[in-house]
Amino acid sequence: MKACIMCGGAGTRLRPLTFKHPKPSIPILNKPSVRHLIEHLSREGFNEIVMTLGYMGERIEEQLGDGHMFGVHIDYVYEKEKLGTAGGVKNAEKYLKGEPFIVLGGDHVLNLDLREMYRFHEANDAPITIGLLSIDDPREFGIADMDINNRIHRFLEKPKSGQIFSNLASTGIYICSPSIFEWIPQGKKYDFAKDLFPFMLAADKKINGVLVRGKWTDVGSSAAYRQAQRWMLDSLPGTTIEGNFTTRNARIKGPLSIGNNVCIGSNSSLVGPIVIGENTTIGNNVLIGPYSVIGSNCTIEDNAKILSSYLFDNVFIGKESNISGGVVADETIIGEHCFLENGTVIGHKVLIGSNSTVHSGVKIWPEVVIDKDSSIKETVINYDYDASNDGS
Ligand SMILES: CC(=O)N[C@H]1[C@@H](OP(=O)(O)OP(=O)(O)OC[C@H]2O[C@@H](n3ccc(=O)[nH]c3=O)[C@H](O)[C@@H]2O)O[C@H](CO)[C@@H](O)[C@@H]1O
Repeated sequence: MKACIMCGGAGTRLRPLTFKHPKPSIPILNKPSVRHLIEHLSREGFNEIVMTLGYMGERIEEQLGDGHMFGVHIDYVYEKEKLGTAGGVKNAEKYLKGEPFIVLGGDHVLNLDLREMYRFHEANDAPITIGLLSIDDPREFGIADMDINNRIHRFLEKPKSGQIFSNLASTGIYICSPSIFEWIPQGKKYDFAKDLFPFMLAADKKINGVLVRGKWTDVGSSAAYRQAQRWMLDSLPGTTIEGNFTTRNARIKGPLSIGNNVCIGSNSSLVGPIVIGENTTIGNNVLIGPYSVIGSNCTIEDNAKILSSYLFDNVFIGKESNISGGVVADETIIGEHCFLENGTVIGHKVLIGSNSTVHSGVKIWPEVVIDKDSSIKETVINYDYDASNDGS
């Protein structure tokens, strides 16, 4: 079966993390998030995949290659300019002929039964089937009004507070028959939710919806990113402690997945679920709490605490520092006695001087240097990085 993964967006809502990684490459359990999606598609039998690429697309192609290591074949199509969701899929039309295909976002993290959705589409006669999920606050999504026979009669993209007529939100996962290509203009910006669905509903063409069960999120914001990591950590098997590491007398409780050549100092305590990449060094008396992911080649010095936090590769955490509910991107250095409060997001190559506090929810742009003894209460932007808002 065929799949089209849309990866053209710039991921602005996930800044500063998306300055270094395109959204589908942001690590989840130390792997580019789109790898988890491709592994799931492969398990579900979608093994002919085309990816539509834009912002930092080469990076994604480099990481995934032709797909053989996941048991799939991947083709890539580049968008020279932003074509929108449907326009991007139209651009990949030559790979999607002859049979229905599934469309997903490159930032989707899920464990849904996609085959069930595909079978539903095959058994019914609508040219498109939208995967719907019941969501408490659907303002960030497209919402649909569906009848008992699964036909959608109304669809509204990102409704405002007074406009919410349904809490059935579009997951942005569609099963499409190739006949939809007739209605999508070539080489023009065109969206499923903003253009194609309104056109189809006005022309009385059938759109079906299907309720999906299981876990799904698009990694559109740092809160969704943290949620996605938690789900994936919850799926680590039982009490497994795997990998090749050395320690003197650390207390370790799984589930824990650990890379090769990790060194854990004495009297440290690790409570899973935790994932640690290779060549990472953890000092003495360090506490690493549940729902933490530490990348490769990181150094965590003595008496530091890492609680429900995500460190990318090559991160340095100084002595006695405390990272609680934070995300720290690659090659960042956090000095001694620092405190990163809940919800902080630190870009790559940042330097935070000792004895500093970064308050809750603050984001720090890449390559910023924070003086020692600072108390940072507001987002710090580095204007050398493109701050234009050119997509999500
Ligand atoms: C307009 C649209 O379809 N909206 C849907 C989209 O909103 P949402 O706001 O999430 O849509 P995004 O702008 O994130 O785009 C969705 C996906 O399309 C890709 N992309 C986007 C623009 C582009 O020119 N090229 C490209 O490839 C993005 O990389 C992303 O993977 O997903 C939500 C579920 O998450 C749905 O509820 C919304 O109905």
